[in-house]
Amino acid sequence: MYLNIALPKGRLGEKSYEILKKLGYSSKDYENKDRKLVFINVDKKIKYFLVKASDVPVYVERGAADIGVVGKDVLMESKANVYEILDLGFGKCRFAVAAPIDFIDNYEKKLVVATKYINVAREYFEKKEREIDLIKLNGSVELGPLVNLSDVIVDIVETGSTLKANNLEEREKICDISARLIVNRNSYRFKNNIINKLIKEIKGEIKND
Ligand SMILES: Nc1ncnc2c1ncn2[C@@H]1O[C@H](COP(=O)(O)OP(=O)(O)OP(=O)(O)O)[C@@H](O)[C@H]1O
Ligand SMILES: O=P(O)(O)OC[C@H]1O[C@H](OP(=O)(O)OP(=O)(O)O)[C@H](O)[C@@H]1O
Repeated sequence: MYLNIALPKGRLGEKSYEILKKLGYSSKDYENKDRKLVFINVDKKIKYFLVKASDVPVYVERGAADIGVVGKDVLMESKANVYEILDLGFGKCRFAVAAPIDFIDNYEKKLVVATKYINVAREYFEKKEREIDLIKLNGSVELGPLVNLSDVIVDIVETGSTLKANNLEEREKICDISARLIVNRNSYRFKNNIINKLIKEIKGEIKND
């Protein structure tokens, strides 16, 4: 029985594959990947699917992949019904509310919030009981307040240099983010032994990192 793993394209995928390779789960196809999206290790009975980061929860929730690696940001936004099994400890950053340095929220009107993460933003401001007008963007979110599209943004902050370069400042931290291992609920039951073995091996590897 093969174990199907959804790896995100980009930074988290590279780091995840590095760990899996160290554990002996490499795939020659991955190293010369060209435009291919499926990579196999026949001996270890592993199949990798290379997917867009924001699609990892979809593949895992639907069972097309048994397990996957995804940023906590993407996982929170997706609300996917999967097991979040392990904090992998890399891809660290945080969700924050940021605003122009001179912005003062006087609570006189709805706060206009631009973000890629509308579910995360909605839930955060609902908890604070602050009414908002939510604007969904797909990138370059920091531009929003600079051109009066929004009052504030909800976005990922890592070093803070993007905020600084755009005269914005972090006002409120929402939560910490890092890469997570997620597992399909049925797979966890039916492929329990192989999944638990892999989790144990990954835990050992990230501890040594
Ligand atoms: N500074 C950062 N900016 C964005 N993501 C970061 C940062 N630091 C860590 N991450 C993590 O990396 C993930 C995104 O990785 P990457 O930027 O490679 O994906 P992407 O393919 O560009 O995503 P998308 O297609 O959504 O733009 C995020 O989901 C987050 O968990
Ligand atoms: O705090 P920093 O270290 O500056 O990192 C944070 C920036 O990185 C991400 O953008 P990304 O490069 O993924 O582009 P995006 O605008 O398309 O989301 C994020 O959306 C911030 O803009």
